[in-house]
Amino acid sequence: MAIAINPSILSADFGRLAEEVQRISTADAVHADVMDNAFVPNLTFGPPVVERIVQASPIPVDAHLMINDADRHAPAYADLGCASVTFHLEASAAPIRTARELRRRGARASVAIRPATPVDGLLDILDEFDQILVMTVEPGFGGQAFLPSMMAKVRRLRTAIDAAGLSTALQVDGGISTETAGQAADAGATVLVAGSAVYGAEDPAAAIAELRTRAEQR
Ligand SMILES: O=C(CO)[C@@H](O)[C@H](O)COP(=O)(O)O
Ligand SMILES: [Fe+2]
Repeated sequence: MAIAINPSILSADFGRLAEEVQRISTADAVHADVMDNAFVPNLTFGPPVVERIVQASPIPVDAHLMINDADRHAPAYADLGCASVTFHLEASAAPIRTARELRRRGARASVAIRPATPVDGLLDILDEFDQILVMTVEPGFGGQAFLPSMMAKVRRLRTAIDAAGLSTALQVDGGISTETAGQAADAGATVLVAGSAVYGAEDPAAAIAELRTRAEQR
């Protein structure tokens, strides 16, 4: 199966974002990590910077919102032109309403779960989403070690998505490298986010190709 590689610009040079997105033009989408210093203990950027990333990027923008009060803030990212908008289940009081609002505004609706959040709450509402993100590290920082224990959740979601005849993308984010890409794809992930493995490499395009090969070869 074709696997998408979405590099995270969290590991890019924030002083040269327009050039940094050009360096990953062979990827499937650019992953933009929005953090509010409340849902996670880190602060990155918000709508004005995401808007510039959308304008500068030659590939679609995959926004990952690690922010509180997702129901109020997520729809604005669809209006900015993000191809997909991921909000956290833990930060949403009305995930179905928010997902429908994202789709209504033209974005793919995506929901994420932290490592300690079980998949059970999502199993009966899978068709409301175009993508599910299983975090494979605690959200907040790049460069952390992959949590292999999360693969059980990916396998459960893969089984449920297939059983329902859906084409929901299954994304993993955190600690993805040439060492871990294969096991994530083997568990059923279809979209791999990689920050340090891509932007930490001398040649980001070669790193993207290598991740894709490892994932598709598993
Ligand atoms: O959402 C996050 C972190 O919270 C990620 O998107 C990271 O940016 C991934 O970085 P690596 O673990 O691949 O270095
Ligand atoms: Fe992310």
